[in-house]
Amino acid sequence: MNNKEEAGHMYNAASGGGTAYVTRTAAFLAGGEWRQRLRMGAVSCRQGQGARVAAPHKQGGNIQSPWPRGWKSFWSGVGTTRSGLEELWGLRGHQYLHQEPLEPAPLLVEKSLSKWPVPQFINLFLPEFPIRPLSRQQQLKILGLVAKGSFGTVFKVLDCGQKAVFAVKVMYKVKVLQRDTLRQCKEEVSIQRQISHPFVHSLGDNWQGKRHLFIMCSYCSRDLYSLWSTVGCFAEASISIFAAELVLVLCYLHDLGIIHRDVKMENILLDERGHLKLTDFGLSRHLPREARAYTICGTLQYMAPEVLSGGPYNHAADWWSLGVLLFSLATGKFPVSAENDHVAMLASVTHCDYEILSSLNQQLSLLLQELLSKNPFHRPHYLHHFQVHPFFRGVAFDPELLQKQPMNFVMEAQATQPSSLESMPFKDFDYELKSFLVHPSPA
Ligand SMILES: Nc1ncnc2c1ncn2[C@@H]1O[C@H](COP(=O)(O)OP(=O)(O)OP(=O)(O)O)[C@@H](O)[C@H]1O
Repeated sequence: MNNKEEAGHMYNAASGGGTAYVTRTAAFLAGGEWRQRLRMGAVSCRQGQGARVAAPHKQGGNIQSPWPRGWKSFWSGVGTTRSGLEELWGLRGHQYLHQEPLEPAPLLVEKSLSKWPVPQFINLFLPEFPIRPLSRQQQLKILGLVAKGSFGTVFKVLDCGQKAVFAVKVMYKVKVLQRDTLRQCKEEVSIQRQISHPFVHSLGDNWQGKRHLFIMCSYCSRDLYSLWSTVGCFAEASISIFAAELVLVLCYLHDLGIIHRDVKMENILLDERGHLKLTDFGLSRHLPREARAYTICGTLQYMAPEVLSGGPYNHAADWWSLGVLLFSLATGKFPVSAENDHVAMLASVTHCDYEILSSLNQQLSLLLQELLSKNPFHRPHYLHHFQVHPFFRGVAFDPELLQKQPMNFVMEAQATQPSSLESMPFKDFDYELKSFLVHPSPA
């Protein structure tokens, strides 16, 4: 996996080939307009991501939101290096910089944070990331690395107390602040706390240690991308079930005033019965129906033209992403091949007349054309549009009924192909986590 940061952009070569991508519209807006949008609160809350990826000189100190000023002044006092933090915390030496080779199933432990008054470096992450007693963390044993995303590293852990397996996303506090993504991290957990839906992967727990933020969910051994990589094209009957499940989730989120902004196969986990769970709210934000966003973010191949061009855009962008996803499930390939950045991607999307295979059934072709309409107003966006769509004839838009539909091919693929997540070797363990793991002395 390969992280690259360049002026104005950041892309992370994710396991699935999808690239989580964030930048700001600053490059596209005159400074005055940009400042005005900030003042009006019209710029998406992904300001943090933008600052993380946009070259400071490009923005010329124009962004005057109170938050960056606040933490930056704090930061300048502390220094941005790890040693600065260690000094701040008195975290010197061996205790947290343990460099011994890792053994299987270490404990996921970071020293407890119970001193009073609460230092700013803890306070900043409250209340969304509460402090947990050390005993809570000591119950977690790391079983392996699941994935290294652009915002954090996901581990498979065993909760010895609950005797259950979970996935924990670990984010380095220093990086969160350096990249100006605190606000988005908080938004991620507050959105995940707010939502409860059969096709959304719900948040189990989240907390902070001295150096890291932790987001824990139940563990799913397979995601849609790995299934697609194994199976290739999906049968239309299966596509209609997955599509209906995703339509229900997206309508639910949009009705709550939430835009996901990173709908892609890698962010769709599959439960033990083969039904989906949308995950990764790391780019999501609250956006009322009538509001517009401007931040260029998402995963390039799934980003709608209006997102790639810097907005304004709204929830219709999620429907475009669904179109890309369904197109890929149906044909085994993406409608437009990946480009290196959003400018090249926009050019490709604008000029490309993707060909919908004539072998696809007409109703599915129609749905794909509608979802992949370059004009966001022409995309279907209410549940009613899908319920009456000929492609969904006979499909009940009811979570309970959908969950009863057998997804045999998923189960069969799961049985015959070892999951890529399960087979990930332990030696690929994240180097950053090594530095803060405390290895228990044998009892
Ligand atoms: N609960 C889970 N069970 C199994 N795998 C998971 C779980 N949560 C996340 N993953 C895997 O880890 C990957 C990265 O997680 P996540 O998307 O939350 O991190 P991220 O840093 O936001 O990544 P991205 O670069 O996609 O934005 C997911 O695409 C998924 O494959």
